[in-house]
Amino acid sequence: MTADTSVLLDFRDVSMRFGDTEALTGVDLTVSRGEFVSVVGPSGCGKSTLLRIASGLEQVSGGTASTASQRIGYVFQDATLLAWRSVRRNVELLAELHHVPRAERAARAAAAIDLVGLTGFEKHLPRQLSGGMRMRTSLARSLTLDPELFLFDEPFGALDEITRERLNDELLKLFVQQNFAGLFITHSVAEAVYLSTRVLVMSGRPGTIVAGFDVPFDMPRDPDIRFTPEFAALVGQISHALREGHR
Ligand SMILES: Nc1ncnc2c1ncn2[C@@H]1O[C@H](COP(=O)(O)OP(=O)(O)OP(=O)(O)O)[C@@H](O)[C@H]1O
Repeated sequence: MTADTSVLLDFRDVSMRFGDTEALTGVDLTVSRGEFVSVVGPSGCGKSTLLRIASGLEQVSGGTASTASQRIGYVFQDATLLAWRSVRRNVELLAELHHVPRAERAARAAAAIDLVGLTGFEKHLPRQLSGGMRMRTSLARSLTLDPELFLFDEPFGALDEITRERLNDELLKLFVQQNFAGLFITHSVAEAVYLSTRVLVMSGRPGTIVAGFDVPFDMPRDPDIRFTPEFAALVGQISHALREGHR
């Protein structure tokens, strides 16, 4: 059997304008199942706009942006949990909004909570959780819809280094298990390289993709890959492209 590598996200010559602000121009981008694509770029270059277009929250000003699936997961930098709901009821929220019957919802939530390693914390409220646990809850909530396309807007940016590395490993494990198409925004080139099958570099505003790098390391990824000269060399090349595009 050959692996399913269907294109789930397809941007062609996408541009985006907000009044006088040209946010994006000439963006061509495809993400297929089994690909994890990260986008790095200077602040304000339109990365979040790119993700909002992919999720359908924003309409393009020019070009076309199409998604081949309605099953889209979206994780923001903020975990966006409801303070008065337990972990379990927060995780069930999206399925609830999609009118998934109660028993099915509970089963999906339990499976997602298990996948992100929060079993035992189902009854906790968000304020009783660490930042990393809140982000896991947010991930689990998206997982209940079994997304084919998973969008991440700098989800680990506010976490400490150790928690961030641990969540990177957990996300990689999920990616290998669930075989979704991932689009990940980050300010960290090392995080982009570690997580991705491909890294794209955006220029300053109006943002456009100025370089792309295939990441040659095997999945599942060995955490020690981060300490190899090959890893450091690729991070160096991408950082260089980022500086060039920034001028
Ligand atoms: N709804 C909006 N209305 C007006 N301008 C907007 C809107 N959304 C984004 N912009 C502008 O578009 C540009 C790109 O914004 P965006 O948030 O996509 O950048 P970003 O690369 O994600 O930034 P950062 O890395 O700082 O989070 C910015 O100049 C921003 O002010």
